[in-house]
Amino acid sequence: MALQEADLIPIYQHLHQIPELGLEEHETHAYLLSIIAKMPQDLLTIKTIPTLETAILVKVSGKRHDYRIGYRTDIDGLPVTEATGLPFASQHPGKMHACGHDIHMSVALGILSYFAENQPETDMIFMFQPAEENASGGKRLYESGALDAEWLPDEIFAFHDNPDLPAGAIGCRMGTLFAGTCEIHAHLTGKSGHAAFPHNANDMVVAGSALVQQLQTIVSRNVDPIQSGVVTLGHFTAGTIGNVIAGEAQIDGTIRALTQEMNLHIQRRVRTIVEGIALAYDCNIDLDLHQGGYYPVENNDKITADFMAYMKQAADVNFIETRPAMTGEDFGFLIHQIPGTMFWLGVDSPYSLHSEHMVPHTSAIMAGVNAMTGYLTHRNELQK
Ligand SMILES: CC(=O)N[C@@H](CCC[C@H](N)C(=O)O)C(=O)O
Repeated sequence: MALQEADLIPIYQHLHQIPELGLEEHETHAYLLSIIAKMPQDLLTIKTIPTLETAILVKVSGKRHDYRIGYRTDIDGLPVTEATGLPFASQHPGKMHACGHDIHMSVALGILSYFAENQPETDMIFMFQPAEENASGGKRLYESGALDAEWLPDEIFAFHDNPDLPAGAIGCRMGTLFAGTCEIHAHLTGKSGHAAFPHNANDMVVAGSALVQQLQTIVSRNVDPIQSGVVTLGHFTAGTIGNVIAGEAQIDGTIRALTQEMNLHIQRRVRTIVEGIALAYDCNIDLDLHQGGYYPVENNDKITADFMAYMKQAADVNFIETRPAMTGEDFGFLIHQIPGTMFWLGVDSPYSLHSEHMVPHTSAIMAGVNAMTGYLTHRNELQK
């Protein structure tokens, strides 16, 4: 029988205990393979990727082979020290599934196990993808070439869990669901010196502070207020002690925007401001702007209209139309290549994604499996 709640909750709890960072998900990879190996194998073909060791692709053989429906889950955790107090808390110190990818994987296994027993009309491709958080795993998967002629989906689906929605609710919208992001890394180098002789030094605390202040004018002064953008600088370190003028500073942050055009516009403003600060404070600034695969997640109109219409009429689905969010997702890269829909699955937690306290409600798992086996069956039927 396909995996049920009584199977999926222990699977989720085990995955929760073994979080691993992007591209290091070896234990997770082995565990996922062990669960997939227990499913009926007649319809399944498993493909691993030598250049992306922790990824797994599983093809479910449909009645026809001229169309492929893709379903993607991410599998990585975060460098967060868990503070939930759960009996099945992370056993990997300093690492946690604080973004709920353990929920994503459990739902994917539930859906896969259903189709392993209920042959779909068309082929289906399940993607267990590493490194969503930091290393553009979706882009790496696509560029690995593993999604070749026999494995490239014609359409693609994925979800992210959402602590703000009721457990099990499905949230979605037409158009852009998530922002495109771009990491900012700036290393400032000046001349350190004695606190008593500022005229002989070149202070990177002052230059760095000016840089932070100026970067924080981009959204208020350079972004059309009818549109939107985010510049967050979450990390700023400089210097060593109060009576030594700092010769170096490091500032890291992230840009968020709902269109690629706006993201590029903000990137250009960051570059210009950095050049200006380097000139004004007579220092060197190494700037690295890194977008990778974190394009805006732009839902395909036709597929998403069908998805939302289905979810609105499904008797056992609590569907909520949502607003765009400034979270990022490397599914943005995949959906840029392959038309599809990304949606939210509510997990009802008072703590946000990435919080060390975040505990998703596990009733969401079976609700997600049921909603998506129903929808993907409908999607398959459309291909008849
Ligand atoms: C869902 C989620 O939280 N995704 C991450 C994606 C990270 C993007 C990239 N590393 C960056 O920081 O710009 C997020 O932080 O939104």
